[in-house]
Formats: sequence, structure tokens, C-alpha cells
Amino acid sequence: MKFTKMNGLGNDYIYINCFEETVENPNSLSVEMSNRNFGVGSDGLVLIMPSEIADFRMRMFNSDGSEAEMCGNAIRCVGKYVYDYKLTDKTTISVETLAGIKVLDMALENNKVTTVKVDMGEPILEASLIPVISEKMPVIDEIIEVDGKEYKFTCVSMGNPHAITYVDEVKDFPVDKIGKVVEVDPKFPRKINVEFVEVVDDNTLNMRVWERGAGETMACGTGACATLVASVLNNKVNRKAIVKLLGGDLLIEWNENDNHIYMTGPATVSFQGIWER
Ligand SMILES: N[C@H](CCC[C@H](N)C(=O)O)C(=O)O
Repeated sequence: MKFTKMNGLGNDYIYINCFEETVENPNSLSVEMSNRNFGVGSDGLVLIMPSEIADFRMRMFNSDGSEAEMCGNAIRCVGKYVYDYKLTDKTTISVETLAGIKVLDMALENNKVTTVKVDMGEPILEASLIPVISEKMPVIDEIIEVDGKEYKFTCVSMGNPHAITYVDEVKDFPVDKIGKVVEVDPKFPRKINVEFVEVVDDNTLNMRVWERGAGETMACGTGACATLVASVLNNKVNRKAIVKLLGGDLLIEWNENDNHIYMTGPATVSFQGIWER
């Protein structure tokens, strides 16, 4: 089976073109192919499929096999894949996801996609829809205790759930130690992605992320969007800011007119290969 390895700021996935290939059990295949010793190695698996209601459909699976509602870094790579490999000649396309239809605008250099701007839709702030067990609206300063220390979280969904907390400095923060506990806290019925954020200035945030179903990754697109929303709600940044991740920067805007979040960032092909099953 042919696959393409791509990444968005180092958040790397294996992409299967399901116009040409058939995938029986994507959950177990994601676990198998994501293994960095016995497989290809990745943060998960992404299927590029036909859609009845959009130009294309994307399904995304974490490296633990769980399917996520949406993936920001992956959807930019889907845009790059379908244009560069000539499944479309449009530079504005729609992609069906479990979090609804997303619209992508793609920038080209030498007729290859370099940067993609994604309309990520509206943030979801209602506790029951995130979901998080909380009486607050929006969910700000939700306390979770880890190893005797209390952390305050703001919770936002971009179709997938996120809990954001602010720290003095992300560089040496124990993201894995704290992230893996918060991910599975009983307050989160569908678990949660956990973002650790350092405010640099009104237009700049440093962020590291412990992802649901994958652990710490180099970048998280939906997480960067959720982080911008949380930071505006907490009066820490302007509505348009750069989110600096281990793998690089994303430009995120929470548009005041349409309440939509816009994410702009790169998409990169690493290599193509054949998976012998
Ligand atoms: N781990 C996430 C899915 C991947 C999100 C992230 N890689 C992104 O770029 O948005 C979840 O289970 O919701």
C-alpha cells in the first residue's frame, strides 16, 4: 500500500490516498504504522477520501488508534497533497471532517503548495459540548490538581477538546508528567489535549502540547487555535497572534466579524513509500 509521509511543523502523519487504496481497519493500522521502531513512525494516520458534501473528506487517527474529530496540521497537509498530486487544480477547497466542513486557501510557489490558510470555524465554549464536566461558561479557571499542585485550565473545543493552562516558561516545563495526568482526568469524558502556554507579548505565545492519544508533539494546529481563543478570553493577547511551537510558528486569528478562527501555516512532504502488509 502506497503512503506519503507529511508534516505540519514537525507534527508528522502518514497519509493514504483512499481514491487509490483501501484501508480495512484504520485504528489498528494507525497504531502499527505509527510505531517509530517497527513501523514508519508518526504521530498518526490520515485518510484522504471522496466526499458527498465537500471536495474531499479527511479522517485522522492518533498513534494510539483513536480517531479525532479534527486535526489542524493534518488538514493543511491534505490540502497540499490533493493539489500537488493533482487530485484537484483548485487552490481553494473544502474538506469534510468530523468537526464539519473546513475551507482551505492555498499559496503556491513553483506550482506547489507552501502555505495554507484554514477557516477552522467557530470555537466551542459550552462545557457540555467540549465536553468537560463544569458549571462555568466559558470554562475558565477550572482547577485540576496534579501531584498536590493546582493548575487552572481554560477549556475550548475546535471540534476536538483542549485544556489550556499558563506557565512562566514552557522551555523546561514537565509537559509529559502533567499532560498525561490531565489528559485522562475524569472531568473530561472524551479525554483532552493539554496545552501549556507562556505569554511573550500581546501578539506572541509560546506553546507546548501533550496531545490526546499521541503524547507530546512538535505542534498542534487545533491546539494553537484553542490557545488563541483561551488567551483572548483571559485578556492576555490580541485576536491575531503568532503561536510559537517546538516545530515552528502558526498565525492564528479569531475574527471579530464572523467569530471564525483562521489558522495559517506550512505543509511539507517528507517522502513516499510502500507499506508491505
Ligand atoms: N490529538 C488530537 C488530534 C490531532 C490534533 C493536532 N495534531 C492538530 O494539529 O490539530 C485529538 O485527539 O484531538
